[in-house]
Amino acid sequence: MVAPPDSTDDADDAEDTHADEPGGTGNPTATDTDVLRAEALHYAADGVPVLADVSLTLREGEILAVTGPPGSGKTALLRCLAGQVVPDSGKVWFRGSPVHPLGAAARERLRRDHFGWVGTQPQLVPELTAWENTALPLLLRGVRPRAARAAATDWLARLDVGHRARSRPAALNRTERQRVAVARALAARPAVLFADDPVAGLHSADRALVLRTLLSAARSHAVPVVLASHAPETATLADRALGLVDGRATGAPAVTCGPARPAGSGRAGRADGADGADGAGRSGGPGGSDDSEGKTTCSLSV
Ligand SMILES: Nc1ncnc2c1ncn2[C@@H]1O[C@H](COP(=O)(O)OP(=O)(O)OP(=O)(O)O)[C@@H](O)[C@H]1O
Repeated sequence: MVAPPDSTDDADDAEDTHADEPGGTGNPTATDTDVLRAEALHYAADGVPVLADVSLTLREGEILAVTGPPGSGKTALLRCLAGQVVPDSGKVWFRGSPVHPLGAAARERLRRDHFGWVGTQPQLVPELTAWENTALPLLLRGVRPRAARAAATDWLARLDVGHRARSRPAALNRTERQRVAVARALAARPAVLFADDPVAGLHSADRALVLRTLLSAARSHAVPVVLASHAPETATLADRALGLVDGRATGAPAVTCGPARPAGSGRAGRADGADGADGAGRSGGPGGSDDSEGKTTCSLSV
């Protein structure tokens, strides 16, 4: 169990915009099983409204899909949740501790120590080999080089790119680079993995495979995931889903193909908690078997 984020004030915490808000230092509604909670997020970029009144919860071990068309605000939402940007209003909690009042340095530590991120582009360091890229977050956390290398090598093997451990990114194909990026994000055993349309740029034959590999690796290690995708059917791989349109939550997205969930469990539940205590409809819990396998009855056309 990781510690909540360090809320120590930093001299460079110039973005401490919400620190004096009433109620900004506690969360009366978060539950023990919420790893993340967001309430009424509003965010505008360069005067353009991007998010409007978005709320959600992410529970321990859960896969939450955030789906919506291009420009609907998925990346902005993940960035607010991960502390990359501060919402204009609204609140975010990580394991019951407020993220929104934190300054830039504290949010940076939060991301380094507790969060993993996989973007649409792999964003590997070109001068480093695959294993060195994968070991990087561990080294930044102070893990000894030998242990970091062992963990990196192990995770590359789990992501089926162990044979490329000594290759630099330029020698890898796109799918291999993205697998390395996934290994890098998971090797540090993040408390939350943010995956921002991680397979959008891949060849169609590789998309479902890489996505399933990512999700099954996360599930088998009980890493909760916020998975953004422009493909509504991605929700069939998740426990719950949130649809976004023009920065507003629409509840669980319409999925045109049937999710292979236990009979009567319905489709992915709503992410704002409106479906009750557990809208997940999943058959396994955190740390359980790879229950992502076999859940989907449609092919992903992401
Ligand atoms: N820095 C910015 N300045 C101006 N507009 C922005 C900025 N960042 C995002 N936007 C706008 O906010 C909206 C949401 O962007 P965002 O990238 O979050 O959407 P998205 O759903 O992730 O899209 P995509 O699927 O194409 O990645 C878009 O209309 C985008 O143009």
